[in-house]
Amino acid sequence: MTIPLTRSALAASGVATDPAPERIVHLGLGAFHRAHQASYTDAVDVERAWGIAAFTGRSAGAAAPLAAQDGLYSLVVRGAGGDSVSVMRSIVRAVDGSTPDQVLSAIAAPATAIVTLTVTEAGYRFGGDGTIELADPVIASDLVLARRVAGGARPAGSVPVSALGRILVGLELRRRAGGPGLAIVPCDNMPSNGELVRQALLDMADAVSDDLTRYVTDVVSFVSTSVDRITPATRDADIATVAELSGWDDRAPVVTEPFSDWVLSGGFPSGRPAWEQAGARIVDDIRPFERRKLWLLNGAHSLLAYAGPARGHETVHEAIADAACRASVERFWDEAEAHLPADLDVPAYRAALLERFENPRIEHRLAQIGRDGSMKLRVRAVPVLRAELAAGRSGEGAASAIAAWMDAAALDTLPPDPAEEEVAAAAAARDSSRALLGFLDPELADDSAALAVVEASRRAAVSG
Ligand SMILES: NC(=O)c1ccc[n+]([C@@H]2O[C@H](COP(=O)([O-])OP(=O)(O)OC[C@H]3O[C@@H](n4cnc5c(N)ncnc54)[C@H](O)[C@@H]3O)[C@@H](O)[C@H]2O)c1
Ligand SMILES: O=P(O)(O)OC[C@@H](O)[C@@H](O)[C@H](O)[C@H](O)CO
Repeated sequence: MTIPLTRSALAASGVATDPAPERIVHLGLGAFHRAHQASYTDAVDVERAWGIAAFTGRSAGAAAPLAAQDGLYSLVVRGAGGDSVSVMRSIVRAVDGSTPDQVLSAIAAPATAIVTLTVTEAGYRFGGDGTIELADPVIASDLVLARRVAGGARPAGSVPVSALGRILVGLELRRRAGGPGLAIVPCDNMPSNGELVRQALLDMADAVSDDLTRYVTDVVSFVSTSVDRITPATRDADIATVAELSGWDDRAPVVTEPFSDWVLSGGFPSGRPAWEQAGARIVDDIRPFERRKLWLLNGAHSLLAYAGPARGHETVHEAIADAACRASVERFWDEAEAHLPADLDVPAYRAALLERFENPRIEHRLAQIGRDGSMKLRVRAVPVLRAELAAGRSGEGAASAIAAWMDAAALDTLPPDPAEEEVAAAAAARDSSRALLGFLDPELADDSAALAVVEASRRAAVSG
């Protein structure tokens, strides 16, 4: 017999369940936040002082099952040899982010010290150059609301649509209430994510008022992060696994791998949980860590996401077991490693990655990883190709990841992408390699060596 997971049922089993006060606001209530930041907070917050109010970014439905469980959920840590399950208590409120009055007042609340985000790379609405496009219709309409609020109007039933629009209007309300400083902590797979968000929010604030720009400059801290824990989308079978292992009828479990890493750089003006007690590292220079992770793990993931399906594979562990895919990954890694500092112990990192990719019990679907490839390849493969070309080498390993994406575009088999119309048009162009490469990096499209190596890789894939 299973028992519905709620705070009262958990309390009846002898576990302390009083919700911690809300001090963290999270935007993007997906699987990864619950496997990573919420799990770190759960592990270290013994005093139960750091509750998380978590908001969905886009899909209204995702909050409902979690809200019905008072924010509680089971985290299944799935190793190659078995599962362990525990109930996470750090999320104290789970809300559809478009609900009026909720996300804005949570950001404005003086007790809120931290805003974290996992809204996907596309969720930031950055252009190809990594800056916010103020003319983007969604951003432009969010700015209209921000200006109304800056003029003294209440947002009433209106909520900005974009994640950064929500933060901006929440900060304006906080400023008007004389609220203290806070830290904004993006946890999506982008280099210098804190710096990118800082610049974007300043550009948006400049379009609203000088007072808001000053407030963002003076009291808001932006923390860059490198985040790592392979967390596939939850499947229905995971609900049955949790019921069997723990007895809880949990409609919102998350399955993740044993490995976890979190590197942060930046200040927390109103404090933070002692995440380092669960292994997080606070560093001065995050760049080497984020490059190692984005190039080696995410770069290989993207390579497999496009080369794997072309060879009949659906998951990472299937693709990495294919000698041809694995050889492509190793070649790409050799190139990336040449541009990473030796003190990062890249050989050990690579060996551990292979083991993680090979975990047959983590069903990480290539179609999930391959989404939004036009944004992801810019930070996962293009920098390695550029670095190799600058070193006078061909960059064929990095080129193979880009070429596999181009081939999938040409076959119209790419997973969804925010720029899918532009990508499809480039793939249909007579000079498709140049057009697609130009979409990823305009300068590379004018580089004959870059174009040649990508085209050679495309031809090699076709000839088998
Ligand atoms: N899953 C992982 O293994 C993993 C590991 C490291 C980092 N991440 C980062 O976390 C992100 C989310 O991963 P996940 O597994 O939680 O995915 P998910 O699909 O479970 O959740 C995505 C969340 O982002 C929100 N979102 C999606 N598009 C949005 C948009 N355009 N604007 C605002 N919000 C939007 C959704 O509403 C949802 O709350 C990834 O894109 C990545 O940047 C994931
Ligand atoms: O989550 P995304 O969509 O940015 O990328 C897909 C995967 O590469 C990614 O989720 C990795 O599994 C993760 O970054 C591991 O820490």
